[in-house]
Amino acid sequence: MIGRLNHVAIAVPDLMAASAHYRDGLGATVGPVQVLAEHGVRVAFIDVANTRIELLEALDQTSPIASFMARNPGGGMHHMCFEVPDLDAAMRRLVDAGARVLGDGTPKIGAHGRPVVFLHPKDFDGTLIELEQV
Ligand SMILES: CC[C@@H](C(=O)O)C(=O)SCCNC(=O)CCNC(=O)[C@H](O)C(C)(C)COP(=O)(O)OP(=O)(O)OC[C@H]1O[C@@H](n2cnc3c(N)ncnc32)[C@H](O)[C@@H]1OP(=O)(O)O
Ligand SMILES: [Co+2]
Repeated sequence: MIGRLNHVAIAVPDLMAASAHYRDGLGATVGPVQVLAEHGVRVAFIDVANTRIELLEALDQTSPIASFMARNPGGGMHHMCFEVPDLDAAMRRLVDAGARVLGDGTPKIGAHGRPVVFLHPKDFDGTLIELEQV
């Protein structure tokens, strides 16, 4: 069911400073900042050879990552996103297996303009997993 690792997301307190760490420290090319109000974050993507890094900054205290940032003020690994060919089939299979799809259970459009859902970290060994239909 899961395909490529589409991205690894890192929640950061300061998107510009984190972007500079990757650009100046690691020689990475940082993409443009995208504000995604529906997701409560602004993001920048870094393409690497076999996946992407997604730098995430909370837009405000109502962001779904606000509590994470309160627990991890310096930032930290936030989620992994896997590609799936059929998000509806993936959700049915996961719900049938007892996993929780977060939010109202319906996909939102993610940063790449494709539908995404999130699975509860407690159902996947303490790791927040995002699925993106590709
Ligand atoms: C840019 C768009 C899109 C893309 O296209 O790539 C994105 O990536 S948007 C990214 C931001 N959006 C989301 O993360 C949506 C899904 N997340 C959520 O709904 C919430 O973050 C959450 C997972 C429900 C957690 O919310 P929180 O307010 O932190 O709830 P709790 O404080 O009750 O935490 C519950 C429990 O889960 C642990 N937790 C929280 N976040 C993570 C995490 N990232 N990784 C692992 N574990 C996490 C938290 O520590 C609590 O555990 P206990 O303390 O042991 O109960
Ligand atoms: Co993501």
